[in-house]
Amino acid sequence: MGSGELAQKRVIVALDVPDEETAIALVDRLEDVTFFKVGLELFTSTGPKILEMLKSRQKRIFLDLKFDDIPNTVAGACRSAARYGVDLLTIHATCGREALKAATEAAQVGAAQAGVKPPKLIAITLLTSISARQLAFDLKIPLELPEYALQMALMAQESGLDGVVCSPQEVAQLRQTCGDDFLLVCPGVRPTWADTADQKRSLTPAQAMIAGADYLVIGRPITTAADPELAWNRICEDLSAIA
Ligand SMILES: O=C(O)c1cc(=O)[nH]c(=O)n1[C@@H]1O[C@H](COP(=O)(O)O)[C@@H](O)[C@H]1O
Repeated sequence: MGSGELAQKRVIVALDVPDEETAIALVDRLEDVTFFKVGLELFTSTGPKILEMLKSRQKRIFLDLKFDDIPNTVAGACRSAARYGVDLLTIHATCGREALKAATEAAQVGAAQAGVKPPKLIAITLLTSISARQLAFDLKIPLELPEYALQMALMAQESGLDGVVCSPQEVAQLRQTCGDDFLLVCPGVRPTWADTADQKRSLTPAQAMIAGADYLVIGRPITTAADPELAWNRICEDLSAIA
């Protein structure tokens, strides 16, 4: 595989920017990137027109709205979001089993109503900004962090979801337990030259991929770099070493 091919297939760039203009400028600079994530900041600012912009440029879309509510409400949200024809959609595993099942069914219904391919629905196991210490002392969860992430992933799998979002530090264990057909998407990935910022359970892109991630989500190391194309190319080079 040539330099860049692995990154083009399996790295999702998080467009955490405040407005459409900034997003378009980044997407047009990063012309080799094929998969973008639209999250809470950008979607709240622009609404669905940002998705049309990405589709008109033939980009794949991860719509990361991290739904977290009662079963009826998350089902409605997933039904609506699935109509946009996006590739990936997120919900928090902490919504619980009933909500996860309702969301899975609703995403299928919404996509069918709109005549589009259903999104892969993936659950957040435990945000990558939470450390083992915060899990125990702030969230008062009495399980070890890897065990907690595993339990959330298993509940998502049993509820019919397509996969989960997890930190690169848990991906090997989840791959082993959940099998090859379960999507594992890893944010909190940091090249050695980038600032970890608020991410607490990081690995490098190559380490995360070797550990079994299907997709890596990388934002600020690229989007806030003085030269985003150079940052992207450096990540492509790191990954080409393992391709
Ligand atoms: O769902 C996500 O994508 C997500 C889950 C998670 O546990 N941690 C996490 O960082 N993310 C997202 O992944 C992206 C990471 O961005 P950077 O930290 O800038 O690389 C952000 O858009 C987060 O919203």
